[in-house]
Amino acid sequence: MKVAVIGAAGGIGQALSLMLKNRLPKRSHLNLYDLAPMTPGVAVDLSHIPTDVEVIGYTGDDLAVALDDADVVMISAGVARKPGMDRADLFEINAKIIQGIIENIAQACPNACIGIITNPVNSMVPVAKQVLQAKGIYNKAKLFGVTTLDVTRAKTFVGQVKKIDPKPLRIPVIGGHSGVTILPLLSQLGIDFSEQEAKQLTEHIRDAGTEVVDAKAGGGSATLSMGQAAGAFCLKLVDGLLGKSGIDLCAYIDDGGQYAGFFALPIELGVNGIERIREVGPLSDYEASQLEQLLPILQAEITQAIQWTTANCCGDKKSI
Ligand SMILES: NC(=O)c1ccc[n+]([C@@H]2O[C@H](COP(=O)([O-])OP(=O)(O)OC[C@H]3O[C@@H](n4cnc5c(N)ncnc54)[C@H](O)[C@@H]3O)[C@@H](O)[C@H]2O)c1
Ligand SMILES: O=C(O)C[C@H](O)C(=O)O
Repeated sequence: MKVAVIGAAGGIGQALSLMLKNRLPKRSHLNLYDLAPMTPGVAVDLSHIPTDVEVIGYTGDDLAVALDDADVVMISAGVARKPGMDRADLFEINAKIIQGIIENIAQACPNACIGIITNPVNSMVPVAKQVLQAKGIYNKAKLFGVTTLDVTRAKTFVGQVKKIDPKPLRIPVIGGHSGVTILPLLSQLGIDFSEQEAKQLTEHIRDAGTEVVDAKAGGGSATLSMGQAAGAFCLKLVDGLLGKSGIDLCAYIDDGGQYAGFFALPIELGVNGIERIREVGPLSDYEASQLEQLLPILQAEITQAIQWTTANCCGDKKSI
Protein backbone atom coordinates (compact mmCIF):
# COMPACT_ATOMS: atom_id res chain seq x y z
CA MET A 1 0.00 0.00 0.00
CA LYS A 2 1.16 3.48 -0.76
CA VAL A 3 -0.45 6.24 1.31
CA ALA A 4 0.25 9.93 0.75
CA VAL A 5 -0.55 12.50 3.45
CA ILE A 6 -0.86 16.04 2.09
CA GLY A 7 -0.60 18.69 4.80
CA ALA A 8 1.65 16.30 6.67
CA ALA A 9 3.60 18.90 8.67
CA GLY A 10 0.43 20.37 10.20
CA GLY A 11 -1.26 19.48 13.47
CA ILE A 12 -3.47 16.77 11.98
CA GLY A 13 -0.92 15.69 9.38
CA GLN A 14 1.74 14.87 11.99
CA ALA A 15 -0.64 13.00 14.32
CA LEU A 16 -2.10 11.07 11.37
CA SER A 17 1.34 10.23 9.97
CA LEU A 18 2.49 8.96 13.37
CA MET A 19 -0.47 6.60 13.54
CA LEU A 20 0.06 5.40 9.98
CA LYS A 21 3.79 4.81 10.52
CA ASN A 22 2.84 2.58 13.46
CA ARG A 23 -0.20 0.84 12.05
CA LEU A 24 -0.05 0.51 8.24
CA PRO A 25 0.52 -3.04 7.00
CA LYS A 26 4.12 -4.21 6.65
CA ARG A 27 6.04 -3.01 3.59
CA SER A 28 3.68 -0.07 3.06
CA HIS A 29 5.00 3.25 1.80
CA LEU A 30 4.05 6.48 3.52
CA ASN A 31 4.75 9.68 1.58
CA LEU A 32 4.44 12.98 3.41
CA TYR A 33 4.00 16.29 1.59
CA ASP A 34 3.51 19.81 2.92
CA LEU A 35 4.46 23.30 1.78
CA ALA A 36 6.32 23.63 5.09
CA PRO A 37 10.06 23.05 4.50
CA MET A 38 10.27 20.95 7.69
CA THR A 39 8.33 18.08 6.05
CA PRO A 40 11.37 15.95 5.12
CA GLY A 41 12.38 16.36 8.77
CA VAL A 42 9.00 15.08 9.96
CA ALA A 43 9.65 12.00 7.82
CA VAL A 44 13.18 11.52 9.23
CA ASP A 45 11.73 11.83 12.73
CA LEU A 46 9.09 9.16 12.01
CA SER A 47 11.61 6.93 10.23
CA HIS A 48 13.31 6.25 13.58
CA ILE A 49 10.23 4.33 14.76
CA PRO A 50 10.97 0.63 14.20
CA THR A 51 8.14 -0.46 11.89
CA ASP A 52 8.29 -1.92 8.40
CA VAL A 53 6.72 1.20 6.81
CA GLU A 54 8.98 3.33 4.63
CA VAL A 55 8.37 7.03 5.17
CA ILE A 56 9.63 9.81 2.88
CA GLY A 57 9.00 13.54 3.19
CA TYR A 58 8.56 15.99 0.33
CA THR A 59 8.05 19.72 0.04
CA GLY A 60 8.26 22.52 -2.55
CA ASP A 61 7.70 21.37 -6.14
CA ASP A 62 7.53 17.69 -5.23
CA LEU A 63 3.76 17.27 -4.71
CA ALA A 64 3.44 15.10 -7.84
CA VAL A 65 6.41 12.97 -6.75
CA ALA A 66 4.83 12.45 -3.32
CA LEU A 67 1.54 11.43 -4.95
CA ASP A 68 3.03 9.18 -7.62
CA ASP A 69 1.01 5.97 -7.83
CA ALA A 70 -0.53 6.36 -4.36
CA ASP A 71 -3.38 4.01 -3.43
CA VAL A 72 -4.75 6.40 -0.81
CA VAL A 73 -4.35 10.18 -0.47
CA MET A 74 -5.30 11.81 2.82
CA ILE A 75 -5.64 15.61 2.56
CA SER A 76 -5.39 17.85 5.63
CA ALA A 77 -3.67 20.70 3.81
CA GLY A 78 -5.22 24.09 4.39
CA VAL A 79 -6.19 26.56 7.04
CA ALA A 80 -7.96 25.82 10.34
CA ARG A 81 -10.44 28.15 12.01
CA LYS A 82 -9.98 30.47 14.95
CA PRO A 83 -12.51 31.47 17.64
CA GLY A 84 -15.46 33.37 16.18
CA MET A 85 -15.13 31.73 12.74
CA ASP A 86 -17.40 29.15 11.11
CA ARG A 87 -15.94 26.34 9.04
CA ALA A 88 -17.58 28.00 6.02
CA ASP A 89 -15.33 31.06 6.52
CA LEU A 90 -12.44 28.86 5.33
CA PHE A 91 -14.11 28.19 1.98
CA GLU A 92 -12.25 30.55 -0.38
CA ILE A 93 -8.73 29.85 0.83
CA ASN A 94 -9.13 26.10 1.22
CA ALA A 95 -11.05 25.59 -2.05
CA LYS A 96 -8.03 26.85 -4.01
CA ILE A 97 -5.74 24.51 -2.06
CA ILE A 98 -8.02 21.51 -2.65
CA GLN A 99 -8.34 22.37 -6.34
CA GLY A 100 -4.55 22.41 -6.76
CA ILE A 101 -4.02 19.14 -4.90
CA ILE A 102 -6.81 17.34 -6.76
CA GLU A 103 -5.39 18.47 -10.11
CA ASN A 104 -2.09 16.88 -9.11
CA ILE A 105 -3.85 13.70 -7.99
CA ALA A 106 -5.55 13.51 -11.39
CA GLN A 107 -2.11 13.39 -13.00
CA ALA A 108 -0.08 11.39 -10.51
CA CYS A 109 -2.49 8.81 -9.05
CA PRO A 110 -5.85 8.95 -10.85
CA ASN A 111 -7.00 5.68 -9.28
CA ALA A 112 -6.33 6.67 -5.68
CA CYS A 113 -8.95 6.77 -2.93
CA ILE A 114 -9.08 10.34 -1.63
CA GLY A 115 -9.95 11.26 1.97
CA ILE A 116 -10.62 14.98 2.48
CA ILE A 117 -10.17 16.28 6.01
CA THR A 118 -9.82 19.97 5.10
CA ASN A 119 -12.74 22.21 6.07
CA PRO A 120 -15.39 23.03 5.18
CA VAL A 121 -15.70 19.32 4.35
CA ASN A 122 -19.30 19.83 3.18
CA SER A 123 -18.04 21.99 0.30
CA MET A 124 -14.47 20.74 -0.25
CA VAL A 125 -15.64 17.27 -1.32
CA PRO A 126 -17.98 18.66 -4.03
CA VAL A 127 -15.13 20.94 -5.19
CA ALA A 128 -12.96 17.83 -5.53
CA LYS A 129 -15.70 16.02 -7.45
CA GLN A 130 -16.01 18.86 -9.95
CA VAL A 131 -12.25 19.01 -10.51
CA LEU A 132 -12.03 15.22 -10.98
CA GLN A 133 -14.98 15.32 -13.35
CA ALA A 134 -13.34 18.08 -15.37
CA LYS A 135 -10.27 15.83 -15.65
CA GLY A 136 -12.52 12.95 -16.76
CA ILE A 137 -11.51 10.62 -13.94
CA TYR A 138 -14.22 11.01 -11.29
CA ASN A 139 -15.03 7.76 -9.47
CA LYS A 140 -17.65 8.25 -6.78
CA ALA A 141 -16.57 5.08 -4.98
CA LYS A 142 -13.19 6.65 -4.23
CA LEU A 143 -13.95 10.12 -2.90
CA PHE A 144 -14.62 10.64 0.82
CA GLY A 145 -15.09 13.50 3.26
CA VAL A 146 -13.62 12.33 6.54
CA THR A 147 -16.32 12.64 9.23
CA THR A 148 -14.91 9.97 11.55
CA LEU A 149 -14.32 12.51 14.32
CA ASP A 150 -18.08 13.05 14.65
CA VAL A 151 -18.52 9.33 15.30
CA THR A 152 -15.58 9.32 17.73
CA ARG A 153 -17.11 12.22 19.66
CA ALA A 154 -20.57 10.64 19.65
CA LYS A 155 -19.14 7.47 21.22
CA THR A 156 -17.13 9.39 23.81
CA PHE A 157 -20.00 11.63 24.94
CA VAL A 158 -22.55 8.80 25.07
CA GLY A 159 -20.05 6.80 27.14
CA GLN A 160 -19.67 9.73 29.53
CA VAL A 161 -23.40 10.39 29.93
CA LYS A 162 -24.38 6.74 30.32
CA LYS A 163 -21.23 5.74 32.24
CA ILE A 164 -20.47 2.88 29.85
CA ASP A 165 -17.41 1.79 27.86
CA PRO A 166 -17.60 3.85 24.60
CA LYS A 167 -15.32 1.55 22.58
CA PRO A 168 -17.85 -1.06 21.40
CA LEU A 169 -20.56 1.52 20.60
CA ARG A 170 -21.56 1.81 16.94
CA ILE A 171 -23.22 5.17 16.33
CA PRO A 172 -24.06 6.24 12.78
CA VAL A 173 -23.54 9.98 12.26
CA ILE A 174 -25.15 11.16 9.04
CA GLY A 175 -25.53 14.47 7.19
CA GLY A 176 -22.47 16.68 6.95
CA HIS A 177 -19.62 18.03 9.04
CA SER A 178 -20.72 21.44 10.30
CA GLY A 179 -23.08 22.56 13.06
CA VAL A 180 -26.63 21.33 12.53
CA THR A 181 -25.68 19.28 9.48
CA ILE A 182 -24.08 16.76 11.89
CA LEU A 183 -26.80 14.26 12.82
CA PRO A 184 -25.95 11.41 15.21
CA LEU A 185 -28.54 8.64 15.17
CA LEU A 186 -28.62 7.95 18.89
CA SER A 187 -32.00 6.20 18.59
CA GLN A 188 -30.25 3.30 16.83
CA LEU A 189 -28.02 2.46 19.78
CA GLY A 190 -30.51 0.36 21.71
CA ILE A 191 -29.93 2.59 24.75
CA ASP A 192 -32.73 4.60 26.38
CA PHE A 193 -32.27 8.36 26.14
CA SER A 194 -34.78 10.87 27.45
CA GLU A 195 -35.81 13.46 24.87
CA GLN A 196 -33.70 16.04 26.67
CA GLU A 197 -30.67 13.72 26.85
CA ALA A 198 -30.85 13.00 23.11
CA LYS A 199 -31.12 16.71 22.32
CA GLN A 200 -28.26 17.71 24.64
CA LEU A 201 -26.00 14.95 23.36
CA THR A 202 -26.75 15.87 19.74
CA GLU A 203 -25.91 19.51 20.45
CA HIS A 204 -22.71 18.54 22.28
CA ILE A 205 -21.55 16.42 19.32
CA ARG A 206 -22.38 19.26 16.92
CA ASP A 207 -20.58 21.90 19.00
CA ALA A 208 -17.53 19.81 19.88
CA GLY A 209 -15.32 21.29 17.14
CA THR A 210 -16.07 24.82 18.35
CA GLU A 211 -15.39 23.71 21.93
CA VAL A 212 -11.84 22.75 20.88
CA VAL A 213 -11.35 25.89 18.78
CA ASP A 214 -12.37 28.11 21.71
CA ALA A 215 -10.28 26.16 24.22
CA LYS A 216 -7.19 26.44 21.97
CA ALA A 217 -7.78 30.20 21.99
CA GLY A 218 -6.46 31.00 18.52
CA GLY A 219 -4.02 28.05 18.37
CA GLY A 220 -6.13 26.11 15.86
CA SER A 221 -8.73 23.34 15.98
CA ALA A 222 -8.79 19.64 16.84
CA THR A 223 -5.55 17.98 15.75
CA LEU A 224 -4.86 15.01 18.04
CA SER A 225 -8.37 13.52 18.19
CA MET A 226 -8.65 14.26 14.45
CA GLY A 227 -5.28 12.67 13.69
CA GLN A 228 -6.49 9.56 15.49
CA ALA A 229 -9.87 9.63 13.73
CA ALA A 230 -8.28 10.18 10.29
CA GLY A 231 -5.84 7.35 11.01
CA ALA A 232 -8.72 5.02 11.91
CA PHE A 233 -10.51 6.04 8.69
CA CYS A 234 -7.40 5.49 6.56
CA LEU A 235 -6.59 2.10 8.10
CA LYS A 236 -10.15 0.92 7.41
CA LEU A 237 -9.87 2.15 3.82
CA VAL A 238 -6.62 0.23 3.44
CA ASP A 239 -8.18 -2.90 4.98
CA GLY A 240 -11.00 -2.67 2.44
CA LEU A 241 -8.59 -2.16 -0.47
CA LEU A 242 -6.65 -5.22 0.69
CA GLY A 243 -9.82 -7.31 0.50
CA LYS A 244 -10.81 -7.63 4.16
CA SER A 245 -14.57 -8.06 4.48
CA GLY A 246 -17.11 -6.33 6.72
CA ILE A 247 -15.28 -2.98 6.91
CA ASP A 248 -17.87 -0.37 7.87
CA LEU A 249 -17.73 3.32 8.60
CA CYS A 250 -19.61 6.58 8.07
CA ALA A 251 -18.20 9.08 5.57
CA TYR A 252 -19.38 12.07 3.54
CA ILE A 253 -19.85 10.69 0.05
CA ASP A 254 -21.63 11.24 -3.25
CA ASP A 255 -25.15 10.07 -2.38
CA GLY A 256 -26.25 9.82 -6.01
CA GLY A 257 -28.91 12.49 -5.40
CA GLN A 258 -30.66 10.63 -2.58
CA TYR A 259 -30.26 13.45 -0.03
CA ALA A 260 -28.31 16.62 -0.88
CA GLY A 261 -25.91 15.36 -3.56
CA PHE A 262 -23.32 14.63 -0.88
CA PHE A 263 -24.19 13.19 2.51
CA ALA A 264 -22.47 11.36 5.37
CA LEU A 265 -23.80 7.81 5.32
CA PRO A 266 -22.93 4.37 6.68
CA ILE A 267 -20.95 2.49 4.03
CA GLU A 268 -19.12 -0.78 3.52
CA LEU A 269 -15.61 -0.57 2.09
CA GLY A 270 -14.01 -3.00 -0.33
CA VAL A 271 -11.26 -3.44 -2.91
CA ASN A 272 -12.64 -0.62 -5.06
CA GLY A 273 -13.42 1.87 -2.28
CA ILE A 274 -17.12 2.08 -1.46
CA GLU A 275 -18.58 -1.38 -1.87
CA ARG A 276 -22.11 -0.43 -0.85
CA ILE A 277 -24.10 2.27 0.90
CA ARG A 278 -25.94 0.79 3.87
CA GLU A 279 -29.52 1.56 4.84
CA VAL A 280 -29.78 4.53 7.19
CA GLY A 281 -32.49 2.75 9.18
CA PRO A 282 -35.32 4.16 11.25
CA LEU A 283 -35.08 7.68 12.73
CA SER A 284 -36.73 9.00 15.89
CA ASP A 285 -39.16 11.91 15.46
CA TYR A 286 -36.46 14.29 16.72
CA GLU A 287 -33.89 12.92 14.24
CA ALA A 288 -36.40 13.10 11.36
CA SER A 289 -37.12 16.76 12.14
CA GLN A 290 -33.39 17.51 12.34
CA LEU A 291 -32.85 15.80 8.98
CA GLU A 292 -35.48 18.00 7.40
CA GLN A 293 -33.82 21.13 8.82
CA LEU A 294 -30.28 20.23 7.79
CA LEU A 295 -30.96 19.39 4.15
CA PRO A 296 -31.35 22.98 2.82
CA ILE A 297 -28.25 24.08 4.75
CA LEU A 298 -26.17 21.27 3.31
CA GLN A 299 -27.58 21.89 -0.16
CA ALA A 300 -26.52 25.54 0.07
CA GLU A 301 -22.96 24.56 1.03
CA ILE A 302 -22.80 22.16 -1.93
CA THR A 303 -24.23 24.78 -4.28
CA GLN A 304 -21.55 27.24 -3.16
CA ALA A 305 -18.92 24.65 -4.12
CA ILE A 306 -20.45 24.08 -7.55
CA GLN A 307 -20.66 27.80 -8.22
CA TRP A 308 -17.06 28.33 -7.12
CA THR A 309 -15.66 25.54 -9.28
CA THR A 310 -17.78 26.63 -12.22
CA ALA A 311 -16.38 30.17 -11.94
CA ASN A 312 -12.79 29.19 -11.15
CA CYS A 313 -11.77 26.00 -12.87
CA CYS A 314 -14.42 23.70 -14.29
CA GLY A 315 -16.91 26.01 -15.97
CA ASP A 316 -17.38 23.92 -19.10
CA LYS A 317 -18.12 20.68 -17.27
CA LYS A 318 -21.32 19.14 -15.98
CA SER A 319 -22.21 20.12 -12.42
CA ILE A 320 -23.43 17.87 -9.60
N1 LIG B 1 -12.72 16.76 8.93
C1 LIG B 1 -12.60 17.04 10.22
O1 LIG B 1 -13.27 16.44 11.07
C2 LIG B 1 -11.59 18.05 10.66
C3 LIG B 1 -11.19 18.09 12.01
C4 LIG B 1 -10.23 19.03 12.38
C5 LIG B 1 -9.71 19.91 11.45
N2 LIG B 1 -10.10 19.84 10.17
C6 LIG B 1 -9.55 20.71 9.14
O2 LIG B 1 -8.29 20.19 8.71
C7 LIG B 1 -7.50 21.24 8.16
C8 LIG B 1 -6.08 21.18 8.72
O3 LIG B 1 -6.09 21.41 10.11
P1 LIG B 1 -4.72 21.43 10.95
O4 LIG B 1 -5.11 21.65 12.35
O5 LIG B 1 -3.88 20.25 10.59
O6 LIG B 1 -4.05 22.76 10.37
P2 LIG B 1 -2.51 23.15 10.38
O7 LIG B 1 -2.44 24.60 10.09
O8 LIG B 1 -1.87 22.65 11.63
O9 LIG B 1 -1.92 22.31 9.17
C9 LIG B 1 -2.26 22.56 7.85
C10 LIG B 1 -1.05 22.28 7.01
O10 LIG B 1 -1.41 22.43 5.65
C11 LIG B 1 -0.26 22.92 4.99
N3 LIG B 1 -0.64 23.47 3.70
C12 LIG B 1 -1.30 24.61 3.41
N4 LIG B 1 -1.46 24.75 2.09
C13 LIG B 1 -0.92 23.64 1.53
C14 LIG B 1 -0.79 23.20 0.19
N5 LIG B 1 -1.26 23.88 -0.85
N6 LIG B 1 -0.17 22.01 -0.02
C15 LIG B 1 0.32 21.30 1.01
N7 LIG B 1 0.24 21.67 2.30
C16 LIG B 1 -0.38 22.84 2.54
C17 LIG B 1 0.33 23.93 5.95
O11 LIG B 1 1.69 24.19 5.64
C18 LIG B 1 0.13 23.22 7.28
O12 LIG B 1 1.27 22.47 7.65
C19 LIG B 1 -8.26 22.52 8.48
O13 LIG B 1 -8.96 22.96 7.33
C20 LIG B 1 -9.23 22.12 9.57
O14 LIG B 1 -10.36 22.94 9.62
C21 LIG B 1 -11.03 18.94 9.76
O1 LIG C 1 -14.18 22.64 14.26
C1 LIG C 1 -13.28 22.76 13.43
O2 LIG C 1 -13.03 23.83 12.84
C2 LIG C 1 -12.40 21.59 13.12
C3 LIG C 1 -13.16 20.33 12.87
O3 LIG C 1 -14.10 20.46 11.88
C4 LIG C 1 -13.76 19.74 14.12
O4 LIG C 1 -14.90 19.30 14.07
O5 LIG C 1 -13.06 19.69 15.14
